[in-house]
Amino acid sequence: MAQEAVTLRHVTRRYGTGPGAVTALDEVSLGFRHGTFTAVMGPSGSGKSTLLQCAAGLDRPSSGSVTVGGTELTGLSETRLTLLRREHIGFVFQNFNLLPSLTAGQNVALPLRLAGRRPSAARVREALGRVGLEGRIRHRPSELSGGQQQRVALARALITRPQVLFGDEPTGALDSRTSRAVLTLLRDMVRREGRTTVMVTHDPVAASYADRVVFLVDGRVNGELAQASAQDIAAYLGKLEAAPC
Ligand SMILES: Nc1ncnc2c1ncn2[C@@H]1O[C@H](COP(=O)(O)OP(=O)(O)OP(=O)(O)O)[C@@H](O)[C@H]1O
Repeated sequence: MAQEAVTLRHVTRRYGTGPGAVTALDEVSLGFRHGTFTAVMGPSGSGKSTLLQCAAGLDRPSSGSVTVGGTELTGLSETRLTLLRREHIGFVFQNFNLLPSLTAGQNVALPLRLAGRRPSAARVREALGRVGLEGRIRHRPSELSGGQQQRVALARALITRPQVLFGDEPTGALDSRTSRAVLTLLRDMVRREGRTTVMVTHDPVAASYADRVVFLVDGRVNGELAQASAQDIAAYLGKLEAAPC
């Protein structure tokens, strides 16, 4: 098996044409090894979300290639790409993206239902149990706190047992205590289940939960830190933000 769960090779993503064109990613080559937890950081507009979207097959690079679990995404039809995302990739977003009219259990079951499968109540309960919410299966999102909603979103992302979990600011809407609980859960899932996790964040404390922090500036990789403290990450980021363009 390849050592990397996700590999980007010379990925460029350009928006628009002519003088107003923006190069959001510029020849980015990066690998995410199986069973690792990576945070992606960088100044606003440096290309973090674009990187995540391209790596997760939600957006297509203008050039270069992305491989997930050994499958090259370039050239896959929309249908094949949707199937690959459904089977192998999980997402969590800042705003949770739960469907308000469905219960926690129904939200968690949704990815399998969309894939034409009928998950058993036991499987849904087990998924909610892994995030400490087994008692909340019948609650709707409006009856749950922000941290609980994000944990439901995590259970939903993990019910298909994806190879890779992507998070775009997954703790951005949570207070610091709730955020720590969700990050601990993410880190435990990487350690216990070997789930490869890639998370965009602005928060050095959140990034310190990762094994590795990759920094982007102007669409390019601009260094990385391993097993770094929040202080070291904040200092590195401060230097990047202070550097002249
Ligand atoms: N759909 C789009 N059309 C045009 N330009 C875009 C589009 N999406 C992103 N961009 C541009 O690409 C660049 C990178 O954007 P991206 O959202 O990836 O940055 P980011 O690092 O995630 O930013 P932030 O931290 O502010 O969320 C920015 O200059 C942005 O304006």
